[in-house]
This record gives sequence, structure tokens and C-alpha cells, in this order.
Amino acid sequence: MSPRGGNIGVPLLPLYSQPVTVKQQPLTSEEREFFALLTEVIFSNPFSFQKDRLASLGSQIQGPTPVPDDHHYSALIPPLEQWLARLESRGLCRIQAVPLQDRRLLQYAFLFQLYDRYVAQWDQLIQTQMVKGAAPAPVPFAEELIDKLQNRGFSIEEAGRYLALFYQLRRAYFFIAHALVGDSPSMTRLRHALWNNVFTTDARFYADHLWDRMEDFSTLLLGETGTGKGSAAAAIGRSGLIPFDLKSRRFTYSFTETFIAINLSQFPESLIESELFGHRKGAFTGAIDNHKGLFQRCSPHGALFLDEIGDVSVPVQIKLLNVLQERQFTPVGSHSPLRFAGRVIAATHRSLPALRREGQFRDDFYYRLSSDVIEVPPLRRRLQESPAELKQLVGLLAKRLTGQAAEDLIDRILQVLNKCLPADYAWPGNVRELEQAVRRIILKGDYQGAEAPTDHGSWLCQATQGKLSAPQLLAAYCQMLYRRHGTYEAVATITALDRRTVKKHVQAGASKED
Ligand SMILES: Nc1ncnc2c1ncn2[C@@H]1O[C@H](COP(=O)(O)OP(=O)(O)OP(=O)(O)O)[C@@H](O)[C@H]1O
Repeated sequence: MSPRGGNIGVPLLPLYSQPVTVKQQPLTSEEREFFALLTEVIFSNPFSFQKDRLASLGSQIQGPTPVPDDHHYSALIPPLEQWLARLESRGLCRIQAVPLQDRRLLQYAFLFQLYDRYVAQWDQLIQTQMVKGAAPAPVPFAEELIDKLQNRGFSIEEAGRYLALFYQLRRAYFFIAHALVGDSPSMTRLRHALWNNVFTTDARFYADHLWDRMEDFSTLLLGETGTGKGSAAAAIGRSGLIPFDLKSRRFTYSFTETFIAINLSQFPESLIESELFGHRKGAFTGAIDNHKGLFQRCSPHGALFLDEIGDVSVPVQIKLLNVLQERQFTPVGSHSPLRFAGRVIAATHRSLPALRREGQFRDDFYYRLSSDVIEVPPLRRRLQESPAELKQLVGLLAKRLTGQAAEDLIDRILQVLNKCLPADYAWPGNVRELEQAVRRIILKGDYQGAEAPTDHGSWLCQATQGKLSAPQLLAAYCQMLYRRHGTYEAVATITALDRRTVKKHVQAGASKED
């Protein structure tokens, strides 16, 4: 077993493992061109901004029909089948049938063909696993798929590895595309960033080298309260690689167990350590039993989500930094360090630049956490870009609450929102506030809007202590009003400042937060 938790750690390339039984023939230049194009399309980010480029690549492969907006790109399959049939008629049915320089291209083509054939079964497995919960579900088609991969010349270990990658691709697509509602440009950017967070910007390199080495890539999710940072973190956590165990013919974990979340602001300082690292019986008064901390409960390849990271004290930051650097932690009262093999995702709605300036957030911890920093967009920006997103979200929230997305209920909710709130309402509590609004409308038939959240820690409190200069105070006030009302004009009216001055103050705050 490899220390990274799998018996599938066999390097993908070069593929010398299978005996060469056929006389090798190189691909023709047309075949090479086709397979290279196909490789580029299938490894691209399915939420790519380069949709035009993708569509043009796709149409070169498959003719005038555009590439469908789905990751398995099944429209690419008919031309692929034709090219593969031509190869087969020349006796080229296995990766070993071509010389090394062509092998990679043929390998990707075979893999894509088999991935696509089982897309529906993978999707069914995701549904089954969700119902089944913690125990890994059987994979009814595993045997058949392993056989087919072996028939193409892959070794049994490689077959196991590709099963893990196929499943990961399908889960990532499912959780990133469907668990987060909304198709505004900001949401597309978010999905694009989440996909890259899982597969990096070069999915081929990930598949060849990084697939079991992602533990050192920590992620920081930033965004206002209620925007969906927790949902984004869960999408990453459930999309990690789960090794396939060739002995039991099952995945080693259920994806329902690969994501563990903790809201750090809910724990008093004295309990955080024990919650995170665990404790031994008798370590302190009240420790009546051994307790497994979250770092110990997180599976290898899983993700631990540290929500409200901006709220933890400097001593706890130092301990967390140590875990990230050493990959080890020690339960309270124990002398035996344990290894942490998961990924860390942290989030905060607070301004980390401000906390760092004030010395409340350590720079070294910030840099260690931020291999990837992803901004989760506020709801008002999403609705400005794409007003139709409100209906999509209301539909989802109504379904969550009532079990169905009945059109008449959605229409009634939208009517109340249109009547009771200004068109440019700023949604200070974001999607969580919208959830609350939907509940209120179902119960009471109206919703009058919420107060914008104030970050007392960072400006109001400082103002009452006499710590802010007049320009700082004005900037913070303008930013709060802007968050609440969403337009410079509205803030200008309230503050009796001109619009340009308001914009200057709001943007000064935004650039400080970059
Ligand atoms: N794009 C989205 N699609 C569907 N539901 C969403 C989306 N964004 C947020 N939600 C829902 O909104 C609620 C709040 O989301 P979440 O808890 O992830 O926000 P958050 O940014 O982590 O908030 P906080 O900073 O307060 O922890 C959840 O019920 C979540 O399911």
C-alpha cells in the first residue's frame, strides 16, 4: 500500500507493463492530428471561458454541431468511433500496437471512449452512494470496465487507477455543475475556478502526476456571508480522488465521508484544539474518554473545511500552520503525533488584508493557506449580471423546503419579492437571506428585506474607540451602504456626497481588500 492510501499507485506512463503482441505501426499524420485535437477538447475545463475555442475544436472533430455543454462530450464519440474502427481494421486495438511516441494519444482516445460509455452508470453510482451513505456502494459495472481496459492493453493496476479517475471526473462534474445553482458569468467563473482547484489548470498533468499529491494544495474561499462558500467547499471536498480497491472491487471511501466541516467561530478557544486535534482520556478535566479530532477523522484524499478561519486566535493559527507544514498533529494529552493526509479548505467573510494589517491574522499562515484563493460572488452581483438567476435560486430553495419546485409557488414568491423589495436590493445576507425570504413568504406572504451585516470588529467598533481617521470612517460607511443598496447613486443620496466621491471611497476599500 502506498502511504497515500491506495494500492493503485502505479505510474501511468510509460506503459511497458503489457507484452507487445502485435507488430507496431505508427499513427498516420491525419490520425495524429485528430487524436491530438480530441485530447485537447476532452482535457479542457468544462466550465471554460474559451467556449468559442472549444466549440471550434469540437466542430473540427465532429462537423457543424456545436460541442454540447456537458463534460462527457458524447457528440465527439461518433467521429472517435470511426477513427478507432479504422485503426482496428489495421489491427491496432491496444495501446502497445503503436510505438511509444503515439501511445499517449491512443491511450487518451481509448480512455475517453470507455469513460463516455459508462457515464450513465457513474451517475447512477453517485445517486446510489448518496442514498447509501457512509459504506462504499458496490460498483456493478467494475468488472466489465476493468476487462475492457485490460483488453485495450492497460494493466490491472492502471485499470483501477482509471476507475478512480473516471469516478472523480463524474463526481466533480455533478457537484460543481449541479450543486451550485446559477449561470451568471460570476458563477461560471466560480465553477471554472472550482474545477481547476480539483484538477489544476492542466488535467493531463493532474492525471499523470498529481492525482494522489493534492494534499499540499490548500484553498482559501473568500466572500460575504451567505454567498455559498460552504457549498463551494463541499463541492471541492466531494470531488477529490477516492482510490479504487482492486481486492474488494469497491472504492475505499464513500464520498459522503470525504468532506468534514467545522465552523471555528462556534467553539470557545478552550475547546477548539480538542475539536480539531482530539484528546486523550484524562488530558483535562472533563476529558472522560478518548476523542478523535477532525484532523484524524478526515480521510486520506478528503478535505477538512475550516469555516470562519478569520475568527481563530493567533495561537490556534500557529498550531494549524504546523499541521499544514509538517502534515502531523498531536491530540491533546498525547505524545504520539498522527499524520494528516487530507486537504484543507478555509473560508472567511472577513477582510483578511485588514486582519493581517491589524496583526490578527499571521502572514505565514495566510500564505500557507492560499495555494488557491477563490472568491465566491455576492448575490447582488450575480443578479445584476443575470436577473434570471433569481428564479433559478427561488426554484431550488422552494424545492428544498416543499419537496417540489411548483411553478405557481415560484411565481408567487417572485411576485412578492418584486413588490416588496427595490429592484436594486443589495441582498446583504446573500443566498442565505434569500432562503429566509422564501420561508417568510411561504409563511407570511411578505418580506421586507434585511439589515446589512456590520463587521463591528473591523470598523464600527474601532470608530467607537476613536481609532479611525475621518477618511477611513467615511470609506467604511460608504462601503457598508454600498453593500446594502448596491448602487453608487443610492449611497450618494443618503450621504449627500456626489457619486464620484462615493465611488472613490467604495473602490478605495475594495482595492485594500484585494
Ligand atoms: N449557488 C448556490 N446554489 C444553491 N444554493 C446555494 C448557492 N449558494 C448558496 N446556497 C445556499 O445558501 C446557504 C448559505 O450558503 P453557505 O452556508 O455555503 O454560505 P457561506 O458563504 O458559507 O456563509 P458564511 O460565511 O456565513 O459561513 C446554504 O443553504 C446553501 O445551500
